[in-house]
Order: sequence, then C-alpha cells, then structure tokens
Amino acid sequence: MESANIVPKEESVEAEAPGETAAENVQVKQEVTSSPSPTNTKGTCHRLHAEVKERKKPVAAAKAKKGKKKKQIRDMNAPKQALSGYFRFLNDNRDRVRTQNQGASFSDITRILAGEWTHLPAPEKQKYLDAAEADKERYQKEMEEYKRSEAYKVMMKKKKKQGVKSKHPFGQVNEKYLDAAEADKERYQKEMEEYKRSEAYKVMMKKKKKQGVKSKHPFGQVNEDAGSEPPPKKTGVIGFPGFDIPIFTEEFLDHNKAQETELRKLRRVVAEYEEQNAILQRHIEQLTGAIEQLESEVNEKKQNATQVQQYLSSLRTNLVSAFGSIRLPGSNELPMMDSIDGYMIRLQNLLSSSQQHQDLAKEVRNIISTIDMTLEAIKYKDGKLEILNQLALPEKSEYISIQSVEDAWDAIHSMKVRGAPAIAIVGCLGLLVEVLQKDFTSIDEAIKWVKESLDHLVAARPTAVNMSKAASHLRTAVQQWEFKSVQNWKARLQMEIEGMLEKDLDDNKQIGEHGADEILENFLPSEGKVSILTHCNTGSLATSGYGTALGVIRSLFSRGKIDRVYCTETRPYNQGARLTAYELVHDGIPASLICDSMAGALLAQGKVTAIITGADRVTANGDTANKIGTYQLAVLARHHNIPFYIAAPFTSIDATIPDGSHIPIEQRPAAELTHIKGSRIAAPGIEVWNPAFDVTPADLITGIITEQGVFSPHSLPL
Ligand SMILES: CSC[C@@H](O)[C@@H](O)C(=O)COP(=O)(O)O
Repeated sequence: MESANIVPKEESVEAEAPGETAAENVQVKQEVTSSPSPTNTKGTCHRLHAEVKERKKPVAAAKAKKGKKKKQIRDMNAPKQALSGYFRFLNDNRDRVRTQNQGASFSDITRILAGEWTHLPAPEKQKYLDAAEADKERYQKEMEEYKRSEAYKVMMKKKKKQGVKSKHPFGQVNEKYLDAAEADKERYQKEMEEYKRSEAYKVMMKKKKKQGVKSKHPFGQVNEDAGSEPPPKKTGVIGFPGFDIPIFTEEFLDHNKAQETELRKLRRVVAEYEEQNAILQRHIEQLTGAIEQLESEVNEKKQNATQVQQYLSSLRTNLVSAFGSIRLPGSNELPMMDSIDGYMIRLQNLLSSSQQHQDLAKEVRNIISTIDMTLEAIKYKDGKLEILNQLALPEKSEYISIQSVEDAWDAIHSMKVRGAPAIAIVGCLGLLVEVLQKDFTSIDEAIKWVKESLDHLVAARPTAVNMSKAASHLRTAVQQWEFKSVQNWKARLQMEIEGMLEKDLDDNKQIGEHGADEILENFLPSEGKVSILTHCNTGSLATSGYGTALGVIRSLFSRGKIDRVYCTETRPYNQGARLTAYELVHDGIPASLICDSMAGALLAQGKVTAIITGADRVTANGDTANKIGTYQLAVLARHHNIPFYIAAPFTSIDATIPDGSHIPIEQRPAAELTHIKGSRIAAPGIEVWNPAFDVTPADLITGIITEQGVFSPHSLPL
C-alpha cells in the first residue's frame, strides 16, 4: 500500500478513500481540522491541490534515495492495532464479493468493495464506524498502559540504537526533528484530552451525530462548520516542521506493515485461486465438449432405435400376414399383432421339441423364404401401383398411388422416384396401370397410344437410358403381337411389363453375387473384411429391389464380409445422405456418411478397399454416365490405386452410342444448389451450373459388374 507514506488522519488508521490519493485525502482533512471556516471556496481547493502536488515531489525524491529498507524491529508486546471501519467492512465482505465475482482479481474485488462502501447506507456504515471507534479507544487505552511498561522502554531503547526511533517514510531523519515531533505529539494528546472536556467538543459531537457523521472518516462528508472552537492543531510530519500533515506514528506504520503482509498473503491466495480457476475453466470446456459429443451420440442412437423399431414393427406385420393361416398344433392359436412374438417362440419350441410336425416345419421354412424384408420402393400388384415418395425420405415413409402415364411422368420428373432402373420400371408400370383401365376401340388405337405415351415418358429424364431402352423394346413388342381382342393384347402387355419388373430384381441379385465374388477374390484384405465407398443411391429405392452397387454391398454384407460402407452425401440432391444412408441403416449395415469433399481424405487414409457406383448409361466404349461426382471419385481411385467398379444391368448399356461425349446430360434447377428445403443458402443473384450427371472415361473403370458377370469396360459383350 503506497499510501502508507502519508498519515491520513490523527493517530488511527483509516484506509484510502476510493478514487482519491492519500495525499489529497490528507490535504482536504487538514483543511477541515485546521481551518474550520465555512468560507472554504473553490479557489482554496485549487490551491490545496497544487500544494498536494508540491508535497508529492519530495516523497518521490526521498523514495528514490531511500534504497534498501532496514529490517524493522517488531514490537511483539505492543497492543494490537485498531482497525478502521473501512477495513472492517472489507474483511467482512471480501469472501462474499469473491464468490459473486468468480475470476475477479484482488484489486477488482477491492474496487467493488470500495464502491459498496461509498454507497453503504448510513446506518450500516455507522455500525462499522462505531466498532472502529470502540477499537480505537481500546487501542489507545492499551497503548497508554503499554507506554508505562518496562517492555516499552526496552523497545524504545532498542529502536533508538538501531537508529529507528520512529519510522519515517522519507528516509534518514534528523534527530532534532524527531525530538520536536515527539514533543509535538505529546502536546497534541494533551490538548486533545482538554478539548474533549470542553463545551465546544460536545457541541461538535452533537452536530455530527445529527448529521449522521459520528466521527470523521475518509469517505463521508464532513461538516466544516462543526463547532465554533477548533480542535487542537494536529501533529506535524516528523522531520518536516511546517508541513501541516499528521504525524507518522509507530502504531500506524506497524499497522500498515501488518496490512501489507496480509495483502501479500491475500495476493498469493488470489493467485492460487486464479490458477485453480483456470484449471477448472479448462475442465468445464472439456466437459462441455464431452457433453455435446454425448448428446449427438444419444441423438444418433435415438434415430437408430427409431429405425430398428420401425423395422421390428414391419417385421411383425410381415410375420402376422405370412403365418396368418398357420394354427399352432394343440392350441390352434393364430398369430395376431400383439401376440406375434410369443406365437413365434411357441412355434419354434414345438418344432424343435419333437419330430412330429415335419409337415409344419416344411411349411414354415417355405413361408420364411418368401418373407421379403427389403425396402419396397415400388409396390405393384394386379394392376395397382404405389411408389415410396423419395422426396419425403428419410423423414416420412409415404407411398403415393400412380394411376396413369401422367402420374408416372410427374413422379419421374419431380424425382419422387429416381435411379435409372426404377425410372424405367415406374414409367412402364404407370403406362400399364392406365392401359388396364383404359377403353380402346382397337388394338391399333391402343398401340398408337402406347407409343406416344412411351415417347412422353422417355422425355421425363434424358440421361438414364433404361426408360428409353424399355420404350424401344415395348414399341417393337406391341407391334409384333398378333391378337384379335384388345383384352388379350392388354393381358400380353401386362405380362411383358410385369416380367421387366421381375427381371430387374433378379438381375440385381445376380449383380450382387458377381460383384461380391469379384471383390473378395481380388481385393480381400488380410483382416478378412472389406470397406466399400459408394456414391448416390443405387439400392432398393433406385431399382425394383436389392440394388446394383448397393446390391453388391448387400451381398458382401450377407457373406459377413463388410467392415464398413462409406456413403457420400451426394450434393446437391443428397441421394446418399437421404436414401443410401436410409437403406444402410434399414439393413443394419455398418456405415458412415461423408461429404462428397471428404472422399480424397478418406482414400488417402487407406480406409477404402474399393469404390462401387451405379450407372445411368454405359456407352459402347465403356464410358459411363452416373451421378455428378462419380468422375472425381474415379480419378481419386486411380491416384490412390484403389479399384473403381460400375455395377449396372444390361438395361443400362447403350450400344447405340460410341462414347460418353454423346450422352445427353440433364441440367437441374438452380434452386437445388441455392436452397435447402426452401431456405436460401447461396448469395442471391449468383448463377448456377448444375449438371445432374458426369461421364467417367472407361480407362478409369476397373470393371463393369453386370448380371452376366464382370467385364472390362473395353470388352463389353454388346
Ligand atoms: C441403380 S441406380 C444407378 C444410377 O441411376 C444412380 O447412380 C444415379 O445416378 C441416380 O441419379 P438420380 O438423379 O438420383 O436419378
């Protein structure tokens, strides 16, 4: 505490007023006590401040001269210093303010407390001042007694010997001045005692009490017109007679020293607290990170649980329907939705406990082999067609009815159904559904209508060749059939189109098997499992079922050979994130979603055994159009020496086109890039290039996996 150099007032110790220097404090108080004139003007104040400045100068100079401090003799027998009201307040409230202001430095805390002290209501403040007054009296009494004691005399001698008769802030003190100061101090004490007995003192005390200022303190207003008789003139600064500043008493300096020691201790404690605080802060940050991580994992698990729940419920539905006519021997129980779990356990117990029910076991085996739990993107039965609306996935699993060519065209064009094989199947089935309902007066009329409708359907999306090939096939077929009745002609058309649906499913299963063989025979790592990266969606949702590239993955998974599948997000339409991820989760295949831009980093880490994608059109030379982003994956695969496969049925191969440069590439609306779910994400006014597909040159393709086997892109059996 630098202000220890100046005695603030009389003999008691008071802390410095917030916002004032000790020198200013002293100066103002000095005016009050020595010149109680009510005519204290602003001019006087200015003069006083100037004086204060002047007085500060020798202090600084003396400080510079002072050099190394001599160790002070500590008087262990001296009475305990009196504490000022302000210090009492600080001590009582420091812990509270520290707790309320976590991380605040010691000086911040003191500043806050000083502010509180300034605004402390008078009665509250008075309590502290009263306590200080009482303590001061106690101190004075004890000090008087002590001064009469032998111990005091011994101490004084010791100090004199050491040349520290009384501490002085300005360094070496002339003995002459010290004696004069001692005499002056005695004079003050005597006069003060007399003054306290005077009428003037009583009047002053009364006035002060009335004003709520029982005794002067550094922060309160002091009535300058307190009494007609001034109190005794204060003692002067030791060694500087003429200076009107209270003396530095030994007690005061001791007290200051004690305070400084306490302050040092407190600073150490504060530093420790601050260190602990920083550590705790780091812990909090780590914990917050861990909580966020856990929350996201919990959310993921919740979503998984929902998927599993959905899967379980569709499994129960399928089992109830498949075993609907099978009564349990003995109880005759039939399966119901709420009893299917128990029914299946009882059925299994019956079959495993005895050989009696051989026929039943055979029937159960047959039923189980027909239960298909794969995703049904296209539900077709007896002239009725429903498709899973892929725009609503994965949030909603809703089927929409397709009753006409126009419905089919709209579903394809708006991508409620997408994926090259699925486009062709829905197009043809949509046409069939309408044909079956429509009245034609003649077969020729029917043929004409079919041909026009096929042209219309082909135009819905230009890049995938499957619809176009199906249309060519049907155009030729309908022309060749020789029927007399429209009804029979319709039945033949129905057989043809339903056959296409079945063939696609079979083809996909074949593709899956060939692809799995190819990968396992050529690229199975020593760990015994493979990791596959795939792009876009080529699964049940993109075909009549099972899938092409995803079909290969399904086959690998069913053989227990999948370590992990990585599916790209597939911007801008997000077929990977919305649809492939949905299918992978549905089938319980271990999989991770990545952004398209992460593929390079993933391959660089050696985490991928092979890349397999689908195709929208494979040309005669093996060039392949597929979802935008496929080409860059093939380039990356070549760079990282990873096999890159295309999985596609022959319905995706277009032998009429020599190479990829002839493939029409569909351009999609700008909104797919500028908006996500209706919210703009791109700067307004920006132009957009949004091709839905790109072409991968045959040279970058390791092999094309078809239902007839795996071929080099350069030697396709066309
Ligand atoms: C078995 S689906 C093969 C391709 O059609 C598929 O990879 C693809 O690119 C689909 O694109 P899309 O625009 O979603 O119809």
